Amino acid sequence: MPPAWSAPSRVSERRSRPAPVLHYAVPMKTFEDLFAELQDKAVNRPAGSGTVDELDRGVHFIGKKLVEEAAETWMACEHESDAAACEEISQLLYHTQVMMLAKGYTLEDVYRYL
Ligand SMILES: N=c1c2ncn([C@@H]3O[C@H](COP(=O)(O)OP(=O)(O)OP(=O)(O)O)[C@@H](O)[C@H]3O)c2ncn1[C@@H]1O[C@H](COP(=O)(O)O)[C@@H](O)[C@H]1O
Repeated sequence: MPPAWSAPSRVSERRSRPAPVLHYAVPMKTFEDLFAELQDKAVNRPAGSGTVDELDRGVHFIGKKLVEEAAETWMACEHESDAAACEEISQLLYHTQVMMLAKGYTLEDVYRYL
């Protein structure tokens, strides 16, 4: 039996094949929800927040986390399960948002280039 999903090799295949089916057990947060949450953490600085800790460490530290998560995303997409790959992508998105906050960028500042 063929695998349920495998990465398409051509653009035409990519358009016609279904996305991987993943199962969700928890309520989902959107990119915008997370950014609003992190903006609030940056302003109110609650104790125990990893985001506050990363912001205090600065752009150089956050940049290294970003590169680390990018590499983990690549490896997971190439060698691990769809769920593992998506988890790494979520961490990459998180660290991207922390970098945006460290630099003082809004969602609109970035979206204008999409
Ligand atoms: N989505 C995330 C998120 N994704 C990744 N991370 C951080 O990124 C790290 C990535 O995990 P890895 O296993 O790859 O890293 P690791 O090398 O084992 O961990 P480290 O030793 O580098 O911390 C995690 O340890 C978290 O510190 C996140 N930290 C927080 N969030 C969300 O951000 C919001 C605010 O979080 P706090 O600021 O901590 O309250 C909450 O909704 C969280 O769910």
